[in-house]
Amino acid sequence: MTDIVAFDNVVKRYPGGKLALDRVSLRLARGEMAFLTGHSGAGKSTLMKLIGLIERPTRGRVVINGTDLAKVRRAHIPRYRQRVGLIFQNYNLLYDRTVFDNVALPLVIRGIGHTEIARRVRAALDTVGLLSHEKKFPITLSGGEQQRVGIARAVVNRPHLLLADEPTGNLDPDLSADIMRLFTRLNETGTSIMIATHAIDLVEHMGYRRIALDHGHLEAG
Ligand SMILES: Nc1ncnc2c1ncn2[C@@H]1O[C@H](COP(=O)(O)OP(=O)(O)OP(=O)(O)O)[C@@H](O)[C@H]1O
Repeated sequence: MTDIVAFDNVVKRYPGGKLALDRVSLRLARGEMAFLTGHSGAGKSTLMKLIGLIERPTRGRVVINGTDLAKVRRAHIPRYRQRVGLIFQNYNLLYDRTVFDNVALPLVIRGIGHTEIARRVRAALDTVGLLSHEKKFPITLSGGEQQRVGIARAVVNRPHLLLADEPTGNLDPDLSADIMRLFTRLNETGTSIMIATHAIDLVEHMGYRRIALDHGHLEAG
């Protein structure tokens, strides 16, 4: 079992009839990092939402880390999501909580003890270079730093797979490059990563696989 992501002939048609993904078959190997590209509306977010169990496919099979997602019942979705780290364009932070508390949240939800939480949160903040910011509130941080908090929160549960949907969409080119370098480092320590992005110029020289969608179809290559 080497693939972390396996799509077989996946079709997603939204209520109302919009065909967002049309017979998509793809694999992401364990430990691989790949970029998901395509025009606005190509289906990138839909593909990510199927992996995150935010949406279900109309047809076809999605297998993540050996689990056929059709077999994951609604009550078990939170547990499934603990091993898939989700990162968003708008960071989705809680602005009335400190950096530490934002990163701790997934562990608090799991009922992990205070000492272990403190250890893991600090390790995650260290990974993203924000250890000295733990007591600050997100609003006092730059956009790039806020996204690092989002990434720390996504990795604190030690996920098998990180999914990032337009993680640099709100950042200038320098900060975007920093965030991409951070993903590269996380990948080098063994995390499988899929990043949806419009920023083709930023990623094309990085040497990673590009998975291209066009109107819900996977492009060859
Ligand atoms: N909940 C929904 N209900 C109906 N149609 C939807 C829904 N979500 C997405 N769509 C449609 O499905 C298609 C694919 O959307 P999706 O968000 O996956 O594209 P995308 O490649 O992520 O686009 P962007 O780069 O703009 O985020 C689009 O035509 C979109 O309008």
